Amino acid sequence: MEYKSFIGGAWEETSASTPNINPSDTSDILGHAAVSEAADMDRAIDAAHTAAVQWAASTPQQRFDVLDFIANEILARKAELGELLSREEGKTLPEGIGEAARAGQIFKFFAGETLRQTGDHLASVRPGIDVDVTRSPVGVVGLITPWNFPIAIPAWKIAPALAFGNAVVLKPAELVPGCAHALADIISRSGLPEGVFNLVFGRGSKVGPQLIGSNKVNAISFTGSVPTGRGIAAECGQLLKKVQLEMGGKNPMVVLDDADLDIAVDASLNGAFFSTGQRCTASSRLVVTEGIHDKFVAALEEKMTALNVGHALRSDTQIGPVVDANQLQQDLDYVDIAAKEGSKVVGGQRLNRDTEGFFMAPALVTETTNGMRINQEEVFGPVASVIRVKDYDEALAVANDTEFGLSSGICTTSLKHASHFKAHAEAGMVMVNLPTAGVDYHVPFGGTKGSSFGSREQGAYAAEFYTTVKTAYTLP
Ligand SMILES: NC(=O)C1=CN([C@@H]2O[C@H](COP(=O)(O)OP(=O)(O)OC[C@H]3O[C@@H](n4cnc5c(N)ncnc54)[C@H](OP(=O)(O)O)[C@@H]3O)[C@@H](O)[C@H]2O)C=CC1
Ligand SMILES: O=C(O)CCC(=O)C(=O)O
Repeated sequence: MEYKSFIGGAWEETSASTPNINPSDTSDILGHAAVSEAADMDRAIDAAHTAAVQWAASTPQQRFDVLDFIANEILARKAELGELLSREEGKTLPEGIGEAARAGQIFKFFAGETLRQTGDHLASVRPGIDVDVTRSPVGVVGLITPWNFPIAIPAWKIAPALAFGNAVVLKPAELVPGCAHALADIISRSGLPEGVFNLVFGRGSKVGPQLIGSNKVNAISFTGSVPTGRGIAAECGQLLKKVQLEMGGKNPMVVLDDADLDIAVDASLNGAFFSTGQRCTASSRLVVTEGIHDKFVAALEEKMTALNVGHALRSDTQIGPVVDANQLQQDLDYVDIAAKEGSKVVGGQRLNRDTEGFFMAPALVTETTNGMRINQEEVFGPVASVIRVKDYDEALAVANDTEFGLSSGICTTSLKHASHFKAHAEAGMVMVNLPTAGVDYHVPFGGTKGSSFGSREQGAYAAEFYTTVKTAYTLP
């Protein structure tokens, strides 16, 4: 399979290409992706810039029809797209199909949003004057997406961008071209005018600066690592360009003495290790009060070591491979760092399976303190650590003692503590008796502190980023 860039309504090859390697089996090459250069990105930006005017003038019905078409096709093909996703990224097949379905539901949601756009008509404070407050498209939006949710994250940026009348240039992560290509193929048949949606493959460091720096691009939405995000924010700040960033997390799951042990263990197991821990919402710090600590650690350790790690497409696999060799090395290095910091580690070793893949046993790190590197830096793999605390007050303080603020969880049967935690956890999302990861598609997503920047993604709140507000005064 050749994954071509899609520029101005045409599929474009390049002389160079990069292989799409299955992390469960490195002998399985899914295809080759175009390696576009800065000049290709310029042409995509020009195409979007030209097409933006036409799409901004489209009716809600036209926008609905396009988004509904995309949604229906994704949902009808969720099994096939889910398999593609699992093959290129390494999520288990149920996780891959679930993510594909989520992408379809996101397009459904924003198809509905095209028909629900509102404005205000009000009286001026001055006599005889009317005031209208409406939302206009931003123009051309550049979307830069990571590898860990190869179809859902592009979907939750593309769908609102189109729903609110913007033209798009998507730059997906190099590791996962298959899902981006499949999505672009569906979009290319949706009735969207040429040039409104463009896909450019190529190294982020090569084509990214072009996208961010262009004066024809009005806004950038990015999900990925903290250093890349900070660089993009600095550049957009210089250019006074609208920017939205979703980056890392070091998400705490607080477990109190009064928690239901089964719920706490299952929520932690899911939040920490499912999707191989490669979620910015992963529960990487388990903050546990001393009365339940030993029981909790023993039960979690037992369930974690029983998890079946293997090829993402095997029906008995519960944890797929790590995405690539670099990420695997990073995960193993952090297990090493944790051990050298004096904590106790169970699991965390490289595993061999029938196929050559990036398999790693999930790791539980205990006897840690919150100041250790393992509790302050994002690992982005199947590694969680346990921090023992005295009581709820200390648990809350430890939970908040991080530069990140994406998702924060608590397992408790106490309404008082749950309510207090919801109010005082320094995070954009709070979960009670639920994993910190795994969110709904129709409500806002995003964090506080170093995790996010700009307005929220997803749900009706996405309008804030993908529109600009206009206030018009009329003397009739
Ligand atoms: N918050 C999250 O959801 C995610 C966090 N991460 C974290 O980041 C670490 C590294 O992962 P990585 O994939 O390298 O993350 P990056 O932040 O480098 O990549 C995310 C996206 O940004 C692009 N990019 C890279 N450099 C630039 C640039 N200078 N200008 C514009 N775009 C750029 C990448 O393209 P390309 O792929 O071509 O380099 C990719 O599309 C992980 O270990 C994890 O800790 C990673 C993924 C998601
Ligand atoms: O937890 C989720 O459902 C979403 C996580 C996510 O968006 C991410 O890891 O980038």
